Amino acid sequence: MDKIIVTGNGPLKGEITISGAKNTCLKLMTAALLSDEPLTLTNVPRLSDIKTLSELLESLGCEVALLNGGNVMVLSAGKITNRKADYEMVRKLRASFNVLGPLVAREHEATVSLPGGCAIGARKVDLHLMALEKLGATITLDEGYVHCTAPNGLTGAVIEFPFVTVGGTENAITAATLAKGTTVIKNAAREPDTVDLCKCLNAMGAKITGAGTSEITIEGVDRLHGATHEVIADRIELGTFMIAPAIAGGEVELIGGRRELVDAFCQKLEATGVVITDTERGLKVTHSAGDRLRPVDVETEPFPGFPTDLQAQMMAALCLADGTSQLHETIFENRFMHAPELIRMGAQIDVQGGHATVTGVRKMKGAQVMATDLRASVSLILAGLAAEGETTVGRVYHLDRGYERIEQKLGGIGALIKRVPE
Ligand SMILES: CC(=O)N[C@H]1[C@@H](OP(=O)(O)OP(=O)(O)OC[C@H]2O[C@@H](n3ccc(=O)[nH]c3=O)[C@H](O)[C@@H]2O)O[C@H](CO)[C@@H](O)[C@@H]1O
Ligand SMILES: C=C(OP(=O)(O)O)C(=O)O
Repeated sequence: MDKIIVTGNGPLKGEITISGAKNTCLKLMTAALLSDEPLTLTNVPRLSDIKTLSELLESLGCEVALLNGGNVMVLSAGKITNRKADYEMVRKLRASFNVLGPLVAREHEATVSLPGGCAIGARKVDLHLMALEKLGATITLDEGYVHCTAPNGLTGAVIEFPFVTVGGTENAITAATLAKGTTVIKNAAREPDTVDLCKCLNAMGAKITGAGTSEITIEGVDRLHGATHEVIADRIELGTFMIAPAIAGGEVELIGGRRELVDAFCQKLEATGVVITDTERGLKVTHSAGDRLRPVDVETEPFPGFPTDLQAQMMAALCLADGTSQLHETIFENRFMHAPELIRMGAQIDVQGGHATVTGVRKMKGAQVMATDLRASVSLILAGLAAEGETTVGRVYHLDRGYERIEQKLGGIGALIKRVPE
């Protein structure tokens, strides 16, 4: 297994082009199961999660062709040949559970293994199942698999989520596109990923209104057709690379970045003293390496709040702030796995349940570290950019799930970063 070695190297300068969003693209891929005509996705990121989901879709009978070096994906689900999503594939990523809605909607039957994904909490699927039951599906659980049937098809219903679930909202939306009648989803996710999914489904002939608000209405249609859709920019990759000049100093332009994708995050970053400007091509982040960041308190929330997927990266920056910051993780109960590793690099962090108190230090020192999830891993790379000496990050497969060519992207702005075989 490869390792990544980062050597603190002073201010960063240059530009990074933001890739298509992993979490959006994965859900868009599952939408291809809803139609017997091809769905073409452009701006597809080259990531191991995308490859894993492609394999799962292929196992269901969907042909997946990559064009233009992998940046364009054509998914053709002319015929679904298998209605069972196997544990071996589903366990690797959470988003694979989102084949359930489209399969039940189109085939009236599906068996899907309970999912995997980052080990950041219990991550139940009860709300996904509640939504499908509301649409008339019958669900049984057996040997780690969810078996879902709706012999006469799904029927529109009112689905009210007790709290926001992104994946649950998206499974409900895809299922409802082919249901008989109208579905209203209350307390729906407002994430840009969900909005982009609805945009793609509408291009395929679905009738969805209200995306981006907490009430989404779906009028069921008889069939969906093919479409071509461009995946939106990855707001989490954007936020991650915005932290690089914040933590190490410098000036970096994020091409394709837009403030409205990460507004709550931008506000917190600006409160630390970092300057963010809109440019014609994206966002520019400027920070003087000599100035210490100001501490700031952060609470994660569903969109449009501060994203949980940027909490670890923000913590890495706040480890060097001039004072004490409080971080409150409200979405996942086990999402401070990066804290012990940052402490190995000299950070001062006290974690109590969902709260972390971060007391800034002047300097961190490189160390051998590893992380158990994607964003935790990247937070260690960011810390390494500002640390003295060499930081070696193990378990690189986590990074490869969600960051395309991270060494080239960070190397392109002057970071000393390399991948070495273990
Ligand atoms: C592939 C993908 O898109 N992953 C993202 C998605 O994950 P994911 O869709 O899994 O996250 P959810 O929004 O569903 O989870 C929010 C909270 O609800 C809980 N919950 C969820 C569903 C359910 O049936 N029951 C239940 O209790 C979860 O354990 C969690 O505590 O949104 C998260 C929140 O923005 C992001 O961190 C993930 O990167
Ligand atoms: C938590 C994440 O992914 P997943 O939901 O696939 O575990 C993530 O992208 O940060």
